This record gives sequence, C-alpha cells and structure tokens, in this order.
Amino acid sequence: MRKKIVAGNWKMNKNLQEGLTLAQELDAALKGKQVNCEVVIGTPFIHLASVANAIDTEKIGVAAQNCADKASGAYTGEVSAEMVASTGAKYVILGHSERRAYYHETVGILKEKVLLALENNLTPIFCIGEVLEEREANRHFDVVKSQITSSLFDLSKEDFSKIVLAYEPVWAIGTGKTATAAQAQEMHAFIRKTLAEKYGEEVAENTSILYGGSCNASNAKELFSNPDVDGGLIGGASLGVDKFMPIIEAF
Ligand SMILES: O=C[C@H](O)COP(=O)(O)O
Repeated sequence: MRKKIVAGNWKMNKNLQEGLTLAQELDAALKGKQVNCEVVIGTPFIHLASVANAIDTEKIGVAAQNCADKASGAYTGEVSAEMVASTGAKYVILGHSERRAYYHETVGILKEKVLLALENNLTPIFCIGEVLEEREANRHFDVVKSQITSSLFDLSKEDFSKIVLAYEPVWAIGTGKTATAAQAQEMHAFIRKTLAEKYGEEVAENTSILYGGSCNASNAKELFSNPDVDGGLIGGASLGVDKFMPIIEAF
C-alpha cells in the first residue's frame, strides 16, 4: 500500500527563529491528532538540525531541499547527502524545477544526487513537470516521461522503490493556477503506467506520486481524491500552520 504524503517546501523562506517557530507550531497542532498521511517539512539547510531536534520526527519527517552531487571534499558552499542525513532529516527534495532552471541542474547532476541520497538512506522526493509551452505544444507527457527515464531508470528495482515522485507542472508553481484535478489525475496515471512498464505493476502501485503547484486548502481535497494522486508538495501554503493543516487534513 503506497504512502499518502503531504510535504511542505519552504523554499528560501523563514529565518532560523521563524522556521523553528513554524515547525513547533505544526508539531503542536499535530499532537494527539490522527491524520491519514505522512507529514514532511522541507526546510532550508541551516534549519535542518534545529528543526529535527525540536519536533517529533516520528510525526513530521524533515526534508532538505537539495544536496550536493559529490560525496565530500573541496566543494565550497555545498552540503552533502551524508551531512543532511546526520541532522536527522529523512527526505531530500531533488530536481525541483527552480533548481533545474536557476541552478542548471542537468540529468547527470540529478542522477548523482539521487544515488548519494539513497546511499545515505534519504528518501528522494524527485520533482518532474513540464513548462507551459510544452503543455501547449502537447508535449507534456513526453517531457515528463523523459525526465523520469533519464534520471531514474538506471536505478535497480530495489532502489527505485525508495523514490517518491512529485509532479509539478511548472506553470502552476506559485502562480495560483492549479492543474485541474483531471489534469493531475491524467498525468499521474500516465506516470504510473510508465513506471509499470519499466519496474512492473507492484513497484508502480507502491510508488507515491505527489502533486505540486498552487495546491491549497480549497483545492487539496479535490486533487487528493484522485486515485493516482497520493498527496502534495506544497510551497506557499506550507508557510503557515493555518494554511498547511487543512491540506494535511484533506486526506
Ligand atoms: O515545491 C513546491 C512547489 O514548487 C509548489 O509551490 P506552490 O505551492 O507555492 O505553487
């Protein structure tokens, strides 16, 4: 049975004190509450250790938003997967469209990052998604398929089974323009079929595929009610407990 996951991606928001407060408020809001999904928060690197120490990490998984494509050494400014894991984080968001677009993350780089994350027992939340021109040209299925196959399909079946995918149409990120529930379901079903062709039905059925892109309290229920949508990767609406909790409770 695949996991339902609601993951926040704080992006480059919140200083350390603000981040700690947000994490602790979320921890308090979830205390004693039965929720039907796994909750994850993706914090900036500098927050990871403090946040992991301040909350119940059995209830809220902590994610980094990136890791280096090298294991260690003279790479000034980089943070390795091993360092991320040593903070108590359990997840790492990889391949986000903002990293691909602004930091030129290529397939080669992403493949290394995924391998290093897995070697360090981090669960990659691997992002894929087309830009508006690609959707308008009806190329969105090809684009998403090629993002998955190029970066992930060299993995063994065992390793692939540890991946969480997040479909984030780039045109829906931070724009207020959400994919319709039908568009999300159509793409998620296509992704699952692509996984089944390569790794078999069982792996495909057990892979969590999250939706991301202007997901909020008012559209989460409809999006999550689709059979192939296993949760969300939430940006803006994860920056306040009042906005994030209703999304968690949409399951
Ligand atoms: O990682 C999260 C996504 O980029 C979605 O961001 P958003 O919810 O602010 O549109």
